Amino acid sequence: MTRPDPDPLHLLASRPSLRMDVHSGLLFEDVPLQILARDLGTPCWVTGAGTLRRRVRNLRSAFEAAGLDVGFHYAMKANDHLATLSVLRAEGCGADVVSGGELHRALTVGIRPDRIVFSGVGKTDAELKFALVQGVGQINVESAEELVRLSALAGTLGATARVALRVNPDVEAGTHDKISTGRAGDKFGIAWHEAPALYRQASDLPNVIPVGLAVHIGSQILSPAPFRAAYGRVADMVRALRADGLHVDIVDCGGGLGIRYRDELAPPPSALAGAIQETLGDLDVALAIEPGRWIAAPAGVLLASVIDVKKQPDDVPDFIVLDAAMNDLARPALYDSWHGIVPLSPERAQEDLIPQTVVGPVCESSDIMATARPLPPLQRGDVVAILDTGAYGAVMSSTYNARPLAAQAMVEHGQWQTIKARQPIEALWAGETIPEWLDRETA
Ligand SMILES: Cc1ncc(COP(=O)(O)O)c(C=O)c1O
Ligand SMILES: N[C@@H](CCCC[NH3+])C(=O)O
Repeated sequence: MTRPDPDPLHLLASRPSLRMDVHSGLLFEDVPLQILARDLGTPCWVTGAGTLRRRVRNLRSAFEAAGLDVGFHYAMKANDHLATLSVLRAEGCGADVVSGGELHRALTVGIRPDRIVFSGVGKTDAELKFALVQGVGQINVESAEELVRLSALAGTLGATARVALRVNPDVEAGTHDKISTGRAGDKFGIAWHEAPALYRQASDLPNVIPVGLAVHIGSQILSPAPFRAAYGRVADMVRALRADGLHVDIVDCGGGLGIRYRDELAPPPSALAGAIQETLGDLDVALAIEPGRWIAAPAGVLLASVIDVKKQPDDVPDFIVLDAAMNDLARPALYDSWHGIVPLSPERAQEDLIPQTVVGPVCESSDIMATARPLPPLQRGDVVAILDTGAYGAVMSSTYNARPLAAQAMVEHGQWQTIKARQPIEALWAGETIPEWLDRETA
């Protein structure tokens, strides 16, 4: 049986940063989104700084209530805009980075190197050297080969790398196949049975100090059970390593906590804190988490205008063609993910709902934002907000179909500012060169 779609206005009830005002329409942190659509144009991403702050504080309170002192390394792959990072740095977050580029961004906003963890299944020599020179606090090694390479690179620089082994606990996260990372066949992490010997090898190698274990089993996880299973296995490994005389001082618990996009029963942060407390709480290790989506997703909306309403026969939903597409928000096309869609106009929001299929203009059949979605009858020129797009939204945009990257704004307490101008069209071919011999041919 298919699940009924929640009413667009009903979605607002559980999203305190969004409110429908009878005069100004949809407000995000008290900024009328219609003003942003008018002044910046669409498509346009909007990030709520207050929402980012509130969510970090909620997460922190849950861990404090569980009696846990946990370091927060924000997984900046979710949303790496400098403004987002600045807010989160001010809230006391370090960063989990997956590339030299992300490391550069984190340093640019002043996140201290010792508060940065470098994870990732393929770190180049150049990226590792950059991390070592910058004094990154922890490098999560994902293979025996990487460990040996890192030891040698650190040697050439006269540096010492603090290393955690990212282990693959072979746990089913119960999430979408394409965002599961902790099953034995996944490319991530060190195979479970190889990890103890590798930890021993790390303690014998020069220029690296093994400080602990890291685990991350996937994203948008909607039950505490997989977390408990993974952390329980990691706790067993910590005990076994210590029994072998090895030092394990840190457990990095990764990210993955899911959110409610539609009607999911997402576990509250207290459930994650509880899973960590139960499994790792008595180990006397420094604990850290790497939340991305949970912090950033509800702190963002994507504004899009209706270009056309493509009428269909009576029993078929009309196509609502937006000016935002899969090149802007890739999640629906990639993972069939569901995002709330709310019209900005207060009048439109009051109308009766009829099923409509919301699509983008990109030349791909998968460019569908919502299928047969109950929405007020949308008309050309209407603007909608696509909800919960603050994580894995703008960061995953491309310029496919020669569509410039959308503008971005940040809101807080009724004020707003542009944080990224719409990409100028010429920027799409900046850096491209036509070979000279082609020029001669056309002369
Ligand atoms: C190593 C690591 N840590 C943290 C995260 C953040 O995950 P999420 O956004 O689901 O919290 C990811 C992404 O899945 C990751 O690969
Ligand atoms: N990009 C995915 C999440 C991947 C997390 C990184 N391993 C999403 O949009 O849900």
